[in-house]
Amino acid sequence: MQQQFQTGLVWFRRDLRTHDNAALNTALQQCNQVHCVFIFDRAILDSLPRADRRVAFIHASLQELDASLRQLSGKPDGGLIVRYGFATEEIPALAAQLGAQAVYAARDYEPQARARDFQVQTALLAQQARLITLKDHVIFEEREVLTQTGKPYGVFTPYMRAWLAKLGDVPPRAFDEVTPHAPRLAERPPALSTPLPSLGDMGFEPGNLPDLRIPTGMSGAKKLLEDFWERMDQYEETRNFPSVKGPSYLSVHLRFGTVSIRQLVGLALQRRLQGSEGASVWLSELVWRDFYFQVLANFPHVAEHAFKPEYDQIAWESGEHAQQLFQAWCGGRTGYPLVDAAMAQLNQTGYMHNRLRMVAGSFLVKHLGLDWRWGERYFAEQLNDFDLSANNGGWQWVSSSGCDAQPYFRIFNPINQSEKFDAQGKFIKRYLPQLGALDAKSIHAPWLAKPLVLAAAGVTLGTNYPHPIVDHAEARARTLQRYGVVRKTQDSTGVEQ
Ligand SMILES: Cc1cc2nc3c(=O)[nH]c(=O)nc-3n(C[C@H](O)[C@H](O)[C@H](O)COP(=O)(O)OP(=O)(O)OC[C@H]3O[C@@H](n4cnc5c(N)ncnc54)[C@H](O)[C@@H]3O)c2cc1C
Repeated sequence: MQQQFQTGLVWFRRDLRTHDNAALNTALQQCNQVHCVFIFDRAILDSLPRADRRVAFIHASLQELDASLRQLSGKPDGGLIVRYGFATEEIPALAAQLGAQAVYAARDYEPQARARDFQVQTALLAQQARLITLKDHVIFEEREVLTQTGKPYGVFTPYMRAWLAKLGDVPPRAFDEVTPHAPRLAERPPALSTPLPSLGDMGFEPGNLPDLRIPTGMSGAKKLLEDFWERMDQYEETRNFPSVKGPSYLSVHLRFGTVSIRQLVGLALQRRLQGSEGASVWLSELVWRDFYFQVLANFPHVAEHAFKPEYDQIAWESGEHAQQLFQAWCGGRTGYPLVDAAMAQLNQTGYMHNRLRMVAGSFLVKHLGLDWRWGERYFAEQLNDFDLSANNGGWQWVSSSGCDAQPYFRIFNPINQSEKFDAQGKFIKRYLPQLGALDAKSIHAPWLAKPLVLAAAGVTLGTNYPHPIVDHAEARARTLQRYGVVRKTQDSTGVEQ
């Protein structure tokens, strides 16, 4: 069969795998020879701290991707071209150098990525080449699931119903095995046949990723998936308890595409059809992921503003005291053990359990009265799985300003949440060892414990654990007042509820 292009270039971004990969697969179908590249994009990297777990995760995952491409190509100098520079310059330059007529990439829905891709596309067109982007990160993108009147959904449940109906009972089709076309993977020209730059070459340190033993790359995702497969049926009963191994921990792999969303949905669907409630609930979490992707794609203003415009009128705390409250929250020094343990988990590991993301997020907004965007930014810096759409969706959910968000008058009580979801304080003790000797009754609100109990447990408030920085009842009353500006306004977004 006549190929469409002589030479193609696959630009890996957040799809770091060789199986079920839309860009790689399509390029191998359409081109006689295919080169592969990953750019460590300085437009993203330059502003990151030098010890960033995500950069280390990508770096480790690229080694496996490179090895897999080499093996598939069967050529000694096959493999991944890796560059450190600005993608907007590197990709057109590389396409010209390799004589590529087409560059293939997985579609990215984030506003900055879209702007970058537009720039690359324009530069490629000027040199008679094309940028071909393909759906890969989601099952249904942008405007594929719409209401009956052709609008994007603003409420999750009807969205999920429509999403499931569109999928039907057939698992999403994976892209064909690349092996038959793999000989089209080209050798790297000598000038580009350089080894993967080290983290140090790019001015980065591995941070504590190696200590955390987070499995990286395609093999890491496979390992986590196999482990979760055994537990999937219990997901519903276990997922809310941070001290229990309930969720899949696959989010960082979904973020960087070391696992395929089609594969995960297919597996969950298969198990759901066999009657597994756990698989059904887990599948709905994957649908939340698609939901927030389509929210960001269809309502890009959410990246900067409240989804519901009237929520931008809320007057958040500001000034020095607000900064102090924020620093205490970031550092896990609020005096509310569950919140502090959650922040310690985030700061130490880059992961935070979903229940705790809701509790800690709600605390920032509805107890400290701080702008949700401050919390969103902090999570974006810290989370290994940071994803603009899910993070923004989560923060707009806790602040009540988003699509299908928690109503503003629902304010999580951090003590009740702690008693309910970490009853014995196991999770708290893991991250706040100074509270390790407190009993299950006192650990959720140590300031309410008798002085003798605290003394016996070696806890001195104000010394080895902080006093609470706000009072729950007062904070609640202030929040209801603060949200008064939105109380009577209608939903003005125009989306169907
Ligand atoms: C304030 C806040 C911020 C968040 N920020 C992010 C983020 O930056 N990146 C991120 O991937 N998730 C984010 N989430 C969603 C959720 O907390 C994480 O996806 C989940 O904790 C990841 O752990 P897991 O892979 O073990 O999840 P599992 O429970 O095993 O779920 C499987 C997958 O489903 C998806 N998922 C689950 N819950 C959600 C959700 N509420 N919204 C969207 N997708 C979901 C994720 O891709 C996840 O990996 C946020 C939630 C909140 C409340």
